[in-house]
Amino acid sequence: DIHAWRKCDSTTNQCNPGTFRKLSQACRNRLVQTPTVIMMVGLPARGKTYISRKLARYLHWIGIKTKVFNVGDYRRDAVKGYSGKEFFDPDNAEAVAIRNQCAQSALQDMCNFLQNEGEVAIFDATNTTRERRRTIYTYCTETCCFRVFFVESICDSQEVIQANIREVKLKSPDYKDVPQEEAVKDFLSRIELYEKQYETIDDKIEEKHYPFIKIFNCGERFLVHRIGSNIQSRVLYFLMHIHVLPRTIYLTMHGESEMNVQQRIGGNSSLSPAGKAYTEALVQYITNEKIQDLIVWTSQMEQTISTAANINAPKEQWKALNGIHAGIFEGLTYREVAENYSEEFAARGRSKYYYRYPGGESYHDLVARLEPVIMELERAENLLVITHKSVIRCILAYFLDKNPEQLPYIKVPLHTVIKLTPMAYGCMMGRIPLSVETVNTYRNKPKNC
Ligand SMILES: O=c1[nH]cnc2c1c(-c1ccccc1)cn2-c1ccc(Br)cc1
Ligand SMILES: O=P(O)(O)OC[C@H]1O[C@](O)(CO)[C@@H](O)[C@@H]1O
Repeated sequence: DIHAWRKCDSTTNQCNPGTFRKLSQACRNRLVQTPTVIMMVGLPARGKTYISRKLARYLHWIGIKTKVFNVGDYRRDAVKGYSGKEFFDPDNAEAVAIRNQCAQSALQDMCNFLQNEGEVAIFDATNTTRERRRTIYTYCTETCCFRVFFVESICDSQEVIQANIREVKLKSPDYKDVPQEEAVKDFLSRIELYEKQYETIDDKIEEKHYPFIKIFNCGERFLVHRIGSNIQSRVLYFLMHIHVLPRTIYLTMHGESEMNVQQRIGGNSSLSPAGKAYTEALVQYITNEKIQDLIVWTSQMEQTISTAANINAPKEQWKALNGIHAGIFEGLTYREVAENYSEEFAARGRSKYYYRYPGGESYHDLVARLEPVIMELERAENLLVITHKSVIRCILAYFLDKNPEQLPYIKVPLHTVIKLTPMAYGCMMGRIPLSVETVNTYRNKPKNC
């Protein structure tokens, strides 16, 4: 019975044997891999969708099946063409009914997702009243046997709210073809309608049972309450690393190495003449970019350290940035592997993300050892990462939300700088090939004029 379930300490998942026996079959099946619902809470323009989508991308990258359910999207589907802030007036009975219906549909889809293949679902809505939170919490924990925790974003910095409205809301379908200042005015009055009803999570009353994280002003301060499960603490740890400061991440492979020239796999290698030329071209490019407080990260392989040597910036070496280890194939050419280990080569071709070299690594292993790098990458500001093709693929998959089938085939050409600029809900990417065979294209002024 459900109340027995409630006696389980929902954070540590411990039940005494008596309680376990009384659990409904549904709960018992779920006890081990209990799906998690992350419920967002907050007024409009508090970064709920920003957090939801960034969090989903991180969880997806570490291999957790995650999906965001944004109630605003359901409303936009239900109500063709937004007619203005009146829609959000609590006294507008018809609109309230439509909004509740949209929340119900999103909740239903979310439960279906978690009952089938999903592991984590993020319910991206304002959820600004105790009543709404109680309804959803009870339904998810008692009817569906999911574990729920809340992430409330509280922000009174007008500067950040204005930035959010400018960057995201004005581009929303709600304000297509609407003059800018009219859209801002409408959105600000929309926020006011929510403010009238807003009840922040209150651990003095029944909500003291809820596990929650309160985020103040973009992560300046956190209040954490009854956070216990592994996924909850990993989400907290991630949220404590992200920031919204504008910055640029430059990624590039090391210069062409002697092993590249010989088509040999893996390992430490010195740079070829062309690779040395690339190093000079990279110094030029980085100097011209005039990047503020740049930091350079390399792997512990010679080819990346040499490529970074002449760049005028602090350098850090990471073992975790070393290229994929090819085990017994280290130092062999692709041809030797294809000829002498054709079965292995074929196996790798069939499932390149999960295939692990004998005595070596898979891309799946690489993602696991790169997780701390990604965490520090989120915390960092302007950064140049000089690493290997396999590692760049994993980092790009994180920023561009690529899946395991696509990751091992992402194009990473030599002698090319990849410029990543995080934007509101995603990341802009530019590829800048530095022409290494730098023939002098400057033509002297012709004598006869
Ligand atoms: O607007 C906001 N208000 C309040 N908190 C915000 C935003 C945004 C944001 C930034 C740019 C575009 C869209 C949303 C991000 N965070 C945020 C929240 C928690 C953490 Br931990 C880090 C950032
Ligand atoms: O996964 P792929 O496509 O074989 O690329 C990874 C390989 O690329 C290289 O960095 C250069 O060929 C090798 O050292 C590494 O094994």
